[in-house]
Amino acid sequence: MADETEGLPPRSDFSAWYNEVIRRAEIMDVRYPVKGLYVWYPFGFALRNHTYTLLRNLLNRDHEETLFPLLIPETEFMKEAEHIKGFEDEVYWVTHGGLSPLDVKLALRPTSETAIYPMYALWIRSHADLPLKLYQVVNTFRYETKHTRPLIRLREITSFMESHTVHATWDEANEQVEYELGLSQEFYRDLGVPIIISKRPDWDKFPGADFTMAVDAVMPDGRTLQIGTVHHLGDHFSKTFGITYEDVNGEQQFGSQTCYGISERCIAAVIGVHGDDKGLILPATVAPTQVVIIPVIVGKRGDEILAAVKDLEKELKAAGIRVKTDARDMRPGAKYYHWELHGVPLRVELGPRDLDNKQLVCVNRLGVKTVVPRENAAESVKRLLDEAHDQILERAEDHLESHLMTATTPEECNEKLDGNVVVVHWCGCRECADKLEELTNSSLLGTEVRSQYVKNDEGACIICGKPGKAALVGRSY
Ligand SMILES: Nc1ncnc2c1ncn2[C@@H]1O[C@H](COS(=O)(=O)NC(=O)[C@@H](N)CS)[C@@H](O)[C@H]1O
Ligand SMILES: [Zn+2]
Repeated sequence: MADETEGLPPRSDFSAWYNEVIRRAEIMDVRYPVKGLYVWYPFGFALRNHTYTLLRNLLNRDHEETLFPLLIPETEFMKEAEHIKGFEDEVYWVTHGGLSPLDVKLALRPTSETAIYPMYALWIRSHADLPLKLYQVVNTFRYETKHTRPLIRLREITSFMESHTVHATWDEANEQVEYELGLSQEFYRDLGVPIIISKRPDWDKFPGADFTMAVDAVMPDGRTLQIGTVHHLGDHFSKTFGITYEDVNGEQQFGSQTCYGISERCIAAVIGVHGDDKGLILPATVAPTQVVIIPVIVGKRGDEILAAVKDLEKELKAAGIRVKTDARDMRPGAKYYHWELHGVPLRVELGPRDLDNKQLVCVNRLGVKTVVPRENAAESVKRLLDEAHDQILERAEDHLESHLMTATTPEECNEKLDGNVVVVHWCGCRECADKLEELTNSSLLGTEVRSQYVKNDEGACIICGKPGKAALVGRSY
């Protein structure tokens, strides 16, 4: 589908690199004739499916999956005042069925609170029905006016995982917020993506929520990407939609709720955080192809080599490894280029010498070469895939650590924000935040910062000097 000759832009020119690698590694085709809507290539879709299988396996520990309708009647959508304010300029509306105008116009879900909660009100009667923890993976629609970009800022979010839970008390809902932050940590560790969790400032929380905890990744250009959010909704929505339950004393109580969202931005993070100048670097956990076998055909032993490669492929497949053989008649170097571009975690070369020495030459996507015995190949390959994962995670952690700075003055903050995220002290008042954002062309991302590289200490507010707490400042996508 894409020509393989010319190289990619250097990853230091991240925006150009990202757009080119999305095309050349066959993730998405951006030529669809509607702004903000893109088409999955099969390879990209396989990466998406492995990623969401990982996510579902984590969610299924304490949620059940379901599926709600796409269309939301205006009557329901307009019920939660704050929610509407937050989404009114982003909602797509359906106004006609064929030629006839609809008596009630229908919103294409931008997120599904107002589709789900009227049904929750019908389903939940007693404390015995709680906690209720459901999620769905659906497409949602947001009329984004900022610069749209594949996987990062879409108008049709094709892979929107949204979890909606109901609990008997505010504290139990708060425990669920912590649980889902833990789930995010596990999910992103499995993707090798280091994250920073923080509490968004009030003016940035989800419309209708008590508070929002956000999960941010730092991309190679130092800009942050919000790759997940957990919202404590308190009883705002349960009061609006009448989600009540009879407690043990026979009293009617309003439910306490959370919602939790992850979109295909998680894949943008894998592509951005791990890639290099040669293309994608995919964690073996989600790589569509984990191992590619390259027969090195020299001299007259071609048939023998190909037979040996076939056996090896069969053995690795039988061990559950996603393996391909590339026996195309082309230079090995061109083959290496193709599979490196597609981020394949491990390449196995097998030539006449390896046959005679009963060995395999394995090179992982970071270029680490290991010779292993042919026998117990599956076991050796699995170990090398695990080691490759540890290496890409360490590489990503090092990047995050080296791009996290501190600053005590707006000038210093402004300087360091170029390519980095900065931790400052902030007194918590809006004026100081606005001033800092204006002086440094950045966003105050959050407080109560959770990262092994950030000290949640106190200090003088970077603007007014009053006692302040650690706060994350960054330029984000
Ligand atoms: N236009 C967009 N394109 C891609 N991903 C997006 C877009 N808008 C939001 N997201 C992602 O979707 C996540 C959840 O969106 S949200 O608005 O923060 N939260 C909700 O909608 C809640 N109802 C959680 S289900 C965000 O954290 C962000 O990672
Ligand atoms: Zn201040």
